[in-house]
Amino acid sequence: MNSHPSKQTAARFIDVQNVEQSFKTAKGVFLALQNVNLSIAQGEFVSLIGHSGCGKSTLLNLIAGLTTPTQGVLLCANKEIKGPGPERAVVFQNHSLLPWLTCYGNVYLAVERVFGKSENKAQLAERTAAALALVGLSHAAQKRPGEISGGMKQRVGIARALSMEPQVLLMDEPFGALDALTRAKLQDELLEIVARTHSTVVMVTHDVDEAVLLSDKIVMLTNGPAATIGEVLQVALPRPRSRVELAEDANYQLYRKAVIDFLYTRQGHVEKAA
Ligand SMILES: Nc1ncnc2c1ncn2[C@@H]1O[C@H](COP(=O)(O)OP(=O)(O)OP(=O)(O)O)[C@@H](O)[C@H]1O
Repeated sequence: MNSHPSKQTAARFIDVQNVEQSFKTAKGVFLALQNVNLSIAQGEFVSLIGHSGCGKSTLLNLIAGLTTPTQGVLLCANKEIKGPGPERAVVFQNHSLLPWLTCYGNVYLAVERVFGKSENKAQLAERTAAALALVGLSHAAQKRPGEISGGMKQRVGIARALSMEPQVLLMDEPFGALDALTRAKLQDELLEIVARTHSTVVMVTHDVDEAVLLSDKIVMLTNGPAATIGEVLQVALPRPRSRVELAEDANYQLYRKAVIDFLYTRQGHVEKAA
């Protein structure tokens, strides 16, 4: 057993303990998640995967502190998550940029909110430029969201999240709305960025290949209602990872098959009434 406190904190950096989430609806109480237990180590890349409506976003929102659980507790670095915080930045699928601000302005706003009290304008500008450079968007800094592609908007969203120097990056299907080629490019960029920043990442995805390519750990949720974690798969593929080389890799295929088997054999897709 490891009794070193800092190592314990690092291993259970995010700790989800016996979490239940129910919602009050017009038809009564709906139990979305129950008995969810999960620990995420510092620097780990974790994907949440499961059929539509099983509760992936609900779990991500709980970690983000956007909602509070009806039972159980969530911890980040040993502190209870009681609301959103700059140490946990969220990237949504629909990039949620302010349309009247430039790419630079959108990132600067986040930088100012987090560092505005402690740093001067030149330092804030430097942080903003560095975040845009990290996602390869320095050239588009003065463009507005309406003037750039979906993939570029998503990169601004990632730059904005990273610019806050969060300890945890929470991503809800960040590439879901993109075409396959742009998606692949952004996945590769994310791999490089995370390798550089050592961020802890929790990402919701529907995409088995995306989950295997990016993750250290794939958390598979059972179908709802009352969804829970069905299985956790450790992905021990060495890094840096190359999608081209992995396509031929026998272990990659085994991981892929394990997730597909869980999703389509053991959790055969049941469409629920809305
Ligand atoms: N605020 C809410 N009020 C009532 N029900 C909710 C609420 N939020 C989520 N739900 C229900 O909880 C379940 C889980 O929803 P959630 O959005 O977490 O699923 P998901 O796995 O992220 O789905 P998808 O992959 O389709 O985005 C669904 O049945 C959804 O209808």
